[in-house]
Amino acid sequence: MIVRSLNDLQDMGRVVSAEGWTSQRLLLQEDGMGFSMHDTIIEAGAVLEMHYKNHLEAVYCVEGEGNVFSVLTETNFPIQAGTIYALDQNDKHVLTATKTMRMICVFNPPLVGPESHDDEGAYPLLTAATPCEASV
Ligand SMILES: CC(=O)NCC[C@H](N)C(=O)O
Repeated sequence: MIVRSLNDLQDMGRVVSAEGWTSQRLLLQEDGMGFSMHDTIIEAGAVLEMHYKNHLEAVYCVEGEGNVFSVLTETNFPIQAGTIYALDQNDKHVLTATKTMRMICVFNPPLVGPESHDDEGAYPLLTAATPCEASV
């Protein structure tokens, strides 16, 4: 069984930030669950253009308010505590936080750890180096 809390993550190198967001990565690939799970803060006023081409992501809002815009269908969806959105088509989207949002994010395949957005708003598909690969 794995038991950990947000307080453990900084020392583990599992807190990743960029402009407008901080991702606290509770579960990663090395934990062996088949998904990663993050407690992510989106700052009020943030407008994030994202396109997770290599991952499926589900995002459950537990605090705050904002909206998510589907670029493909040109549709806006209001997001508040209790709302989930699932990017089941690797949907290109824009997330806007009108009040600071706290989101529980789940990625399949799981993130390895340091991933941050590239210039297309995607995360690279990383694989953790095995001890054998790491020593080559
Ligand atoms: C909601 C969202 O996708 N925010 C960007 C950060 C990302 N989800 C993460 O936690 O790595």
